[in-house]
Amino acid sequence: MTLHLDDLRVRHLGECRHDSPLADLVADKKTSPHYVSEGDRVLLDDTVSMLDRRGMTPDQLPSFEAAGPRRKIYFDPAEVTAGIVTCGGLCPGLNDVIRGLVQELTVQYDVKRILGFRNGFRGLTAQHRHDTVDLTPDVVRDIHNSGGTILGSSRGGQDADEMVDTLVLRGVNVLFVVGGDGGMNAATNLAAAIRARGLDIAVIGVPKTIDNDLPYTDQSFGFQSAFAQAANFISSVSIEASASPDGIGIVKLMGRHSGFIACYASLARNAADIVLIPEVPFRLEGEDGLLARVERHVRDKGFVVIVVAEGAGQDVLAERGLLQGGATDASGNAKLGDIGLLLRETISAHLTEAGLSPTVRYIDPSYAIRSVTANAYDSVYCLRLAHNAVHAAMAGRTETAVVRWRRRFVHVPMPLIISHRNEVDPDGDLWMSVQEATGGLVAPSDGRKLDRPGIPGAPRQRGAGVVAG
Ligand SMILES: Nc1ncnc2c1ncn2[C@@H]1O[C@H](COP(=O)(O)OP(=O)(O)OP(=O)(O)O)[C@@H](O)[C@H]1O
Ligand SMILES: O=P(O)(O)OC[C@H]1O[C@](O)(CO)[C@@H](O)[C@@H]1O
Ligand SMILES: [Mg+2]
Repeated sequence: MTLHLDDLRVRHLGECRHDSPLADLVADKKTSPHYVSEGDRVLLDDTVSMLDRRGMTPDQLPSFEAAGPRRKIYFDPAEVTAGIVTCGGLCPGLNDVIRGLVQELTVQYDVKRILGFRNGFRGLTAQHRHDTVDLTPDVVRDIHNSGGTILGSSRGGQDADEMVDTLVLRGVNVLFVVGGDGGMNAATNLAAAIRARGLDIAVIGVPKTIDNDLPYTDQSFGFQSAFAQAANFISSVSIEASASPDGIGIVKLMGRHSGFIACYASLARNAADIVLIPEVPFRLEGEDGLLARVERHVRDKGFVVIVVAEGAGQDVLAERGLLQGGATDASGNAKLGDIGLLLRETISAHLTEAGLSPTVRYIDPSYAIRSVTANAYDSVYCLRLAHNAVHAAMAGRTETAVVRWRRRFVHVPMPLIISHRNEVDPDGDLWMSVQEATGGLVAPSDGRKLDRPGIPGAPRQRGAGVVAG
């Protein structure tokens, strides 16, 4: 999809006429390598060739509105009641975002009323709309010291008009939605229903998901904390597998359709021999299949470490009739087949048949990687996202997600953030790093062209070159 400048403009509720309490802070700030001034924009593209291909003048180039405090704001803080809702799967940093929103609204903008809706959008239905949490700096003071979200979360569908009724009945005119692709879809529907009713309510999204499956953001918050936790399990399995003859270490990690956690966690420990992700198909059988490569690894190295994203190999499961075709969770997300179980069973059987004595060590940390607190990096990231979400709302932006793009905080139109899923590009540099780290791209010494490997991690055979991984 070719993006034009207008596709990247966010909606404004109206003219900003109120003096911002932060006006003095930004009065004479100019754009620099460390600041983007109000009214300036951040380019979508960041290479000469990409800019060149557009053949446009600078002011025509697709770019995002800069986030940050404004000199003038749309809402009178004395008339603002803010609402916060967290939805979908847990993610490290949710409480950091809530805490940052409450602090910034209260301390910098002197907003007096902030409602926390409980258990995701379920909390905005008629049945639950009055069961809210009054959020103050005291209430949120220490919440970032525990994982999860003090508001609770949920999955499942809710009616946009019923939820807008809740906002009207509770007097909420600024709503912060902290959610993934589903949450951003819901926020888009909410903003549309608000617009259709001509209501003056801002909806600001803070994109969230450990899967990092949202586009137009450098990385989603909590992703770093989640893959750091996942890396610990890879270390454990690597130690276990290397201590056993014919050791088979397998770690299955979260990542429904995007394999970022598996890639980054594998690179973080650099201990994986084979990494399987949803974006790169593989075969089990055959000379070039996974089973043959595992056998070669075990024969060459004595053990093998396999990192598999839970969404990998769903086609292999389907071929074996092991998928609950069409099954979904309450939000409509596909229910996955257990690729970890299939790997354990087929690898054990194959190696036994090949005369080896496999010792399988299998870890599925599952929820343990997303229920942790944010690490220092994500804590800062969450706080700054929260600050910028408040600036955006007070400036009357709506149907807008606040993200970091090319290390700048910017406003992304909600329809863009849900336009497609962010996935690992099999031709991209991240997957190339995984192939390099698992010995999948050792250049063949005889000058043969490397096939594009489906499975990195072919045993390294120095000198003789290697069949692409
Ligand atoms: N397609 C959709 N349209 C409107 N609302 C949706 C849609 N999908 C999900 N929602 C709403 O968003 C909420 C969260 O969605 P979901 O459970 O898919 O998690 P998510 O926000 O994608 O987060 P994560 O991907 O991190 O689990 C749902 O409870 C539902 O209220
Ligand atoms: O929280 P649930 O419903 O078990 O869903 C788990 C899914 O949520 C995520 O953590 C985020 O979408 C995925 O990585 C995982 O597949
Ligand atoms: Mg999602």
